[in-house]
Amino acid sequence: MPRALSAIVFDLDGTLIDSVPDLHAAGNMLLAERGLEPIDLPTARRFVGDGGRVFVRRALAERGVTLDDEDLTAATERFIALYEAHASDRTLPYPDVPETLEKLKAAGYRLGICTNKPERATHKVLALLGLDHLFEAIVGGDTLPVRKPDPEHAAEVLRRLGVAPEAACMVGDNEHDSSAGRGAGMRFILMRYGYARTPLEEIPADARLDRFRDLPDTLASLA
Ligand SMILES: O=C(O)COP(=O)(O)O
Ligand SMILES: [Mg+2]
Repeated sequence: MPRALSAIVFDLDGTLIDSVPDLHAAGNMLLAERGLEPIDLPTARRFVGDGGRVFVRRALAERGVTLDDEDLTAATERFIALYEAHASDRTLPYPDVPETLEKLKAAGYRLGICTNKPERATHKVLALLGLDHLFEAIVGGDTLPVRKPDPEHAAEVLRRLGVAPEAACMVGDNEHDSSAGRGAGMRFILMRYGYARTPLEEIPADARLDRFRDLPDTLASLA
């Protein structure tokens, strides 16, 4: 008999919050500062999931600009500053997310975050949306030398929660979440409404959901 689940490790962008409108706006502010034309929202959406540096590299490449490492670091720092100043202007939790997280916490689950968004911006957006009190461990894309899809990123969240992988489930929206969570020994639930770039049916998952409010029942069925 598998142990009952006692912890849930969540991805952030595309899973708990729809953050693309603010990432898109900050990206376009950066492009405008460099005299470049804006990118559209669906394009920006495809660029999310690998952290700020990769988002900036992809956005600049879309406008024909390639930077060396040092210049890309500077551009990324500028992008993150622009993003942090407007992190919740247009960002909202997906439907039923706050209520469902409260319900899961009240049911005794320990909750953690494993995101490729930089750690400071992660704390900021969670605080602005009133969700920060729910999580006992938050590991960002720049917290460790590695990040998703590396399973070590997810394993670090489990260590901080003090929970074994067999007693935990990762919940995310893309292939990196599946690789990191399953690689760390957790089960994985795919949220189908997010920002995955690969076909959803090709992402290994123990369950696939369209609505966040179905999570408690699904977790109970996996336990
Ligand atoms: O790419 C990012 O900035 C973060 O994406 P994630 O929260 O889905 O890991
Ligand atoms: Mg995501």
